[in-house]
Amino acid sequence: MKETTSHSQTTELPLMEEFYTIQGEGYHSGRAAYFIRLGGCDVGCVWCDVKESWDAEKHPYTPVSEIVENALKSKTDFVVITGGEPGMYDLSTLVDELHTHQLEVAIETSGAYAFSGNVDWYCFSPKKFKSPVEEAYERADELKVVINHPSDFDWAQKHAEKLVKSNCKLFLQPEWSKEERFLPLIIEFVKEHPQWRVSLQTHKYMNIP
Ligand SMILES: C[S@@+](CC[C@H](N)C(=O)[O-])C[C@H]1O[C@@H](n2cnc3c(N)ncnc32)[C@H](O)[C@@H]1O
Ligand SMILES: Nc1nc2[nH]cc(C(=O)O)c2c(=O)[nH]1
Ligand code: SF4
Ligand SMILES: [Mg+2]
Repeated sequence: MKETTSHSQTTELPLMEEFYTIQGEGYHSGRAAYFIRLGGCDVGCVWCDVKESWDAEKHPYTPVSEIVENALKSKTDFVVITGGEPGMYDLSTLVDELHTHQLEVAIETSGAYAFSGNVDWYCFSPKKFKSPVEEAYERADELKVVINHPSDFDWAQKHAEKLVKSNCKLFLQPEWSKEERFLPLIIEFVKEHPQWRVSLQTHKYMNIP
């Protein structure tokens, strides 16, 4: 299912957009980050905030060398690869080239695919719409569960039980359009279960990408 294995290996990836901003979510929230957003996702979250990314064909296959060159123009040493679902692609060339330039590399993924790429930070955001692979529980440095329904708290805990790294950080993030309803529940939950933390999509408050 790794689309690039038949598409000139990993020398080109469907690039939707790249932008220099502040990581808005999770453990690295507040940190300057260069975002690389790859097109293509078949997970189908009904509340996905970047549905324009889903069709990979709508996004130009771009040489990895060009993506890396652009990342180097920003002042940060922190790159976030997101999508779409970046786990659909073999990311080893991209990640290796970013590492060659001493950049730290994080990925945002649903964990629905096993992928190649030696990332420094694996943010795992599991979805009901397509089950994660076992590897996701092994690689996760951060578990970030979107809360869209009251039953999602139990669901989040079930995923946390399967994590392999004992120091994996745990986050609950309200679904953006339901924040008013779920943020108070998340706050109460975190006060009861302090191993969890609140994650907000702070870039949306800051009106930045
Ligand atoms: C757009 S996804 C792309 C990366 C990958 N496909 C994934 O889902 O992790 C980036 C992050 O945004 C979160 N997200 C997407 N839509 C959201 C929404 N409406 N409210 C809150 N978080 C959302 C996802 O759960 C994920 O953590
Ligand atoms: N600022 C900012 N932070 C983010 N963290 C995760 C994002 C994503 O869409 O993967 C994201 C995003 O789109 N913008
Ligand atoms: S997995 Fe990520 S990109 Fe794909 S639909 Fe879900 S939130 Fe959107
Ligand atoms: Mg986003």
